[in-house]
Amino acid sequence: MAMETTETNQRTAGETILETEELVKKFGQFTATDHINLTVERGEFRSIIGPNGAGKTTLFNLITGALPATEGAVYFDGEEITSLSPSERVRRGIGRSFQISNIFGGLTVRENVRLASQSLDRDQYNFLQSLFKPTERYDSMNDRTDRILDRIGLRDVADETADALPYGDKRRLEIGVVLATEPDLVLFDEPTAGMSVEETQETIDLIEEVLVDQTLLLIEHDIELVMELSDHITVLNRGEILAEGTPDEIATNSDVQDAYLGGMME
Ligand SMILES: Nc1ncnc2c1ncn2[C@@H]1O[C@H](COP(=O)(O)OP(=O)(O)OP(=O)(O)O)[C@@H](O)[C@H]1O
Repeated sequence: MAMETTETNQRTAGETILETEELVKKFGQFTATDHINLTVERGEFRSIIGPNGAGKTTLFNLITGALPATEGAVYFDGEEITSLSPSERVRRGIGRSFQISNIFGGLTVRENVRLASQSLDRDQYNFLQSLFKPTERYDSMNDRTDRILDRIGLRDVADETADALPYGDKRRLEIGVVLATEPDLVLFDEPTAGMSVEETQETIDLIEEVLVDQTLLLIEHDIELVMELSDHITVLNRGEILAEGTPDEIATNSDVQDAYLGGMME
């Protein structure tokens, strides 16, 4: 995706989807994120890297609402969302894929996707209407579910239980569950942790293939992968933004070299 940077920039033409303003999270006396100003453009593939304890997951938790901010603000699609609940943020279009699986093993593939889809009723008017037209609502839910099953390539196994799927298909289903909430922005926290090289490549191919229209925010320790995929990279260190730029800019940034990458990029 890095090679498409120019195209992405033209497409987004500077439209900001996510912005954090002086975002601070303290745990007691300890400051985990320290006045973070992050701006992400629509359509971008942005990676967040940094040493252990740099504040990456905390930043994600502040964006999704899993943790309340101590200070500062979060804006999504031009509106402040700092005090909104996680579920309200999902309804606004922020999706998150967890390291811990978000699928229910005993349910079928279709049920998993439909359940996630049901949690979404962004349009109040349609929702009220649908109460009086339950069949219509059921049909549109089924259509939406089928579209997602097609996109993740699991339509043929829609009636199998999730537990029965091979590993790669489970990962596909997890992405389907995120897609079912119709996110504009998707956050991935180490989606390839613990995977073999092959599984990692499959997962990344899938993310790129299925989420081509979404803005992606990725926490990832595999630097090679980050360099290959990202339009832009933000480097966190001790809760602060140390550097931001394209993969090339980050690879040659001397502050990043000193604090984090060391000789890894040479
Ligand atoms: N709930 C919490 N209570 C106290 N301290 C916390 C809490 N959550 C995170 N921290 C601390 O905040 C700092 C940042 O943690 P965070 O998990 O955001 O880092 P990270 O960059 O995601 O690290 P890693 O790469 O190891 O996952 C760490 O020092 C961590 O111990």
